[in-house]
Amino acid sequence: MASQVQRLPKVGETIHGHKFFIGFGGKGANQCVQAARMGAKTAMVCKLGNDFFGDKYVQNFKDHGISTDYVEQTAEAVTGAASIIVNDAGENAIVIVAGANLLLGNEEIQRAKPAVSQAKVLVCQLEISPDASLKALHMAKESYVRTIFNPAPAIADLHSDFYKASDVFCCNESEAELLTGQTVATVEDAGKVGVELLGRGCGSVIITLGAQGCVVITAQGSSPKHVPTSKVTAVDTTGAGDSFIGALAFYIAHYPTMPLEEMARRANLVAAVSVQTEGTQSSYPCKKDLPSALF
Ligand SMILES: Nc1ncnc2c1ncn2[C@@H]1O[C@H](COP(=O)(O)OP(=O)(O)OP(=O)(O)O)[C@@H](O)[C@H]1O
Repeated sequence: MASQVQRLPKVGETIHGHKFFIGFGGKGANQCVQAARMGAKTAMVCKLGNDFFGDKYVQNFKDHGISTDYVEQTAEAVTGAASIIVNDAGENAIVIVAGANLLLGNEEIQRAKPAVSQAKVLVCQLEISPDASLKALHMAKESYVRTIFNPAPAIADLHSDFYKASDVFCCNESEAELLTGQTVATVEDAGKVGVELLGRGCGSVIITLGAQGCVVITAQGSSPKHVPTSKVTAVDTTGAGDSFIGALAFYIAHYPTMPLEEMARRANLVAAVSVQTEGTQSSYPCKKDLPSALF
């Protein structure tokens, strides 16, 4: 829930805003919606509150043709929500209440085994408990399902098993910095930290770099490849990373033998479309909005 204001309120102060917007978000859901819009058959594994927002979210998944067989609702917590205040200078103050997300545990992941073990690809993030994400990644690996892990929001002491369970470890610059303790200011820096992350046991690493596209590192000893993107006028980059990952999941599912660099090139172009319109999920392109050369 985002309010636009001239300036951020001080403690105890009430001020008038000039714009208010409610949109669906959450990294996992965003990624799932982008993959579904490109034509992937998708299922979401998550927990929502038994409340107004939870009901609306179930409907949003259904509207996108996303299976809700493993979307559970609980009376014990609220649906995860973010209250966002943005001032006219573009600065923000955000409160996230994870709510029901934190009640998604190993039991729920176990119930989702039929979907996880038969998928072409599993995508996990860190907006639920890390244990639950790691269990799902291990479950996928046991069934030879390819995995994309997006360590976001990043935690400095990420368990080493996450690297080993990731076929594609995909993060942005600031997450790469937090995980390695190294500065990522240039494409070269991204290549260096990518090599370090690869050395921790991932199958491959992608570091997204906003308007500069991304860097892909596929195997020990091979040099990092910079994959630039097209130059566009960005209006709102919120959720661009999730658009990229959703598109990447689509390509892994539909073109499993395509080189990762080519998938990243195409995912760059999908995410570049998403930054040209306001909003998060509402800015994600559908297959019909994209050039046929991307399919
Ligand atoms: N200004 C831009 N112009 C073109 N493409 C962009 C731009 N910003 C982002 N992208 C595309 O989106 C991808 C992800 O962007 P970025 O690295 O900023 O992710 P992020 O920081 O995780 O984003 P967010 O947190 O806003 O979702 C980039 O790799 C690129 O393909």
